[in-house]
Amino acid sequence: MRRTLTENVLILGAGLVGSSLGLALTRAGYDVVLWDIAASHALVAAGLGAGRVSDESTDNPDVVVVATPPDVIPGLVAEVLEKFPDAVITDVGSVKAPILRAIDRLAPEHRRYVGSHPMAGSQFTGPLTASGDLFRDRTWVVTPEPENAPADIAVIEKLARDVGARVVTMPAAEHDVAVAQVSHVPHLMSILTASHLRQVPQDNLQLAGQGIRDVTRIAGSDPSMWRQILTSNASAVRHELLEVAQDLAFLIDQLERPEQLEKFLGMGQAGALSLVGKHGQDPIDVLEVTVEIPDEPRALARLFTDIGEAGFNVEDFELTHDQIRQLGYLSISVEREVAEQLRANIVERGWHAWSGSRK
Ligand SMILES: NC(=O)C1=CN([C@@H]2O[C@H](COP(=O)(O)OP(=O)(O)OC[C@H]3O[C@@H](n4cnc5c(N)ncnc54)[C@H](O)[C@@H]3O)[C@@H](O)[C@H]2O)C=CC1
Ligand SMILES: O=C(O)C(=O)Cc1ccc(O)cc1
Repeated sequence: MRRTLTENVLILGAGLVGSSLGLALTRAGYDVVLWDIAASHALVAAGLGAGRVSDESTDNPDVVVVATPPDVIPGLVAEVLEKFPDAVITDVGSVKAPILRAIDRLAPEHRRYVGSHPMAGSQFTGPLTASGDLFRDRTWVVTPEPENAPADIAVIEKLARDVGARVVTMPAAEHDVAVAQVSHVPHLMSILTASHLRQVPQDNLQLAGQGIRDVTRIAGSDPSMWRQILTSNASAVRHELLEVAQDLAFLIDQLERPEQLEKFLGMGQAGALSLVGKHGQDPIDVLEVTVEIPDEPRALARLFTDIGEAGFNVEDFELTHDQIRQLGYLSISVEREVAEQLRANIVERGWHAWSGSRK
């Protein structure tokens, strides 16, 4: 008989994601036990406050979360399905359909397994890089199957919400297509940019600014982990990459055609804006409030103070400079409904400001 209060969680794999989950669940009042094939990882995670180290003989979890590299997830899920006949099992693997198919082969009776995937992480590995805030305001995808009991799905959804995540439910195959588009191909674009730096002489690398650091951050991720993710989602990733290859060929052709090039750059800007919403929410409908910054000492600092005091949630901002009139402009993106209030507030404080849609 399943317990109604699911408070004992066993986490297999105390790396970045497993330890972060341990920290967040412990903080939410769960009793967390950790196990890792590298005993030191479980010890370090426990030391950080992510739970207790499992002694295996006394484990009696209500929920098991498998947080290991993808290739070993199916075997571990099959093992714990058998070992803990009352527990609900989930995993955090970055692909879902191939894991489900492998579990199907290893443990045909797997209705207590509910797949999931937190869309939160980093380029780092191991428990020392964990954070109890990793899942806050991030999407956690749950990929139930028709044979899952609704109560078991609810257990996993509650666990995700208890660590601050927003749950999105979708079939495993749809999940895999979506992550090819928003995670796996972007990862490869970062890899392409970063690996191209190998040809750049050391002297030239000194000129690198924040842009290239932003674009290459995730290229620093563990190659072995990403080999596992990408090979198991190869067909969806290939489909997206072929589209990118067409765009790249087009771009090479248009480099000296200013109008076509600007159109293409505009498509990039539109793509970036489609992500402006917070993680996992619909993109926010934003308007820009543009404020003129006079050429006076500390004008920008005063403006930021006034915006801060006005108390509006700024989604984004951009600073531009008019060389001829010696004026600066700060364009602040805010939700459409509050744009006029912000403009009026700023004007009241003595600034010239107007609002409008982003070009
Ligand atoms: N890194 C990221 O940003 C994200 C990763 N994921 C998924 O989370 C899972 C874990 O990834 P990370 O925590 O980033 O990796 P990690 O390398 O930080 O941690 C993996 C842990 O699993 C342990 N492990 C390996 N084989 C094991 C086995 N047979 N039994 C028990 N423990 C074992 C390792 O010793 C290590 O501590 C992967 O499946 C990945 O696809 C999901 C969301 C984000
Ligand atoms: O570092 C980042 O920004 C990530 O997006 C990390 C990440 C890596 C793998 C996943 O399956 C999900 C998230």
